[in-house]
Amino acid sequence: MTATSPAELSQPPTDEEPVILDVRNLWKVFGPRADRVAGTPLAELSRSELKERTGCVAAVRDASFAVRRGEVFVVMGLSGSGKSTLVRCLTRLVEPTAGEVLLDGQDIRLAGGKELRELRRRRFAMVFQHFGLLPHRRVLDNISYGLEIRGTGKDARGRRATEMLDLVGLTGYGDSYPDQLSGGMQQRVGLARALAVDPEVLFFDEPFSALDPLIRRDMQNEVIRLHREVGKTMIFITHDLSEALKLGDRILVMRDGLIVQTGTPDEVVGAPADDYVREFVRDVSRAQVLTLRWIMRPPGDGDALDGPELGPDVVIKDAVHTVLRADRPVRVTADGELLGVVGSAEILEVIAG
Ligand SMILES: Nc1ncnc2c1ncn2[C@@H]1O[C@H](COP(=O)(O)OP(=O)(O)OP(=O)(O)O)[C@@H](O)[C@H]1O
Repeated sequence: MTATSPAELSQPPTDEEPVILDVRNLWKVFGPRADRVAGTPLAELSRSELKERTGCVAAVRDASFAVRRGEVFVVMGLSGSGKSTLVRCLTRLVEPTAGEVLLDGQDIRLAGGKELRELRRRRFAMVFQHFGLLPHRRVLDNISYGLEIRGTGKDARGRRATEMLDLVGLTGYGDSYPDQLSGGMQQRVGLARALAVDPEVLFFDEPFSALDPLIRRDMQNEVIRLHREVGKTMIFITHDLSEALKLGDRILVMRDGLIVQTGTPDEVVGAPADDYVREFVRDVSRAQVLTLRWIMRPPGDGDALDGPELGPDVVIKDAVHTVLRADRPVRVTADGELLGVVGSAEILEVIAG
């Protein structure tokens, strides 16, 4: 296998990538007679007023978005913003109150019990914060559990489980019991178990929040590596902005049940949709996230146009050296076309915040 640079790892799927999950006008209202709230003026009330008047909580309000095949799609927001409810509606672990969830064009809200079980067994897999491992089963048997439920033969599931064990870096631990492993290792088992069934979509519900920061960072890198190797669609819930920026091809930001922004990490940081998102991203190092596209300017009359050349998607921090060393502006080009220039002033402005 050839080594891949971090810049290559973070290439998002292109706009041409087919949509795998298309969510349209999705509502989830908890409480009595929830359907009289969804899509009506009552849903405009503040949470406390709605609760007082109807006894209901509008956890997800009119959410529409599409997830492309192969992307890491992060759902982010503060506690109580509706992240878990939204994502659980996608697998119907929570029953939506209204709206559509189209998986490859088929509305999973119309699936009957048997169809839904098949979907969850074959096309979806989940990784949870508290691992959800079976304590009396060895690691290999935990990994192969989903295959066993599916009726896969013993030899085949043993082979697949061993393959997954190796993939997540736990070679040699197959006969251990979960409580003999550290938290990070148990979460690797959770990942291996989810991957074993070869799902189309992997759901992660705050999988690393119980881990200490160093292990958490390792696990984030592990997800990036696995995503590169297996190329699955991943839907990842987190309340941690740095995790969202690191993992997400795109990020959906929620507040009070509403989607306030959906965009790439540089869009969320470079063009926050409102004050809530602006506050979220306030302390992010812009040089680490934004690309030259965000700071280039049209060339002026006095600009020499024979400086070094860089692409618009180069992250600013990776361009600092080139720009500051050049005695003329860096030309930002794509397919031979000059899009703009970046000089020391633009770079220093970002670095100085
Ligand atoms: N089963 C339920 N019954 C009633 N209200 C619920 C239920 N589940 C969630 N809620 C409410 O819906 C809102 C959204 O909750 P949700 O758990 O989806 O938020 P979240 O962003 O995932 O938060 P956290 O990060 O704390 O898990 C909250 O006000 C919560 O109290």
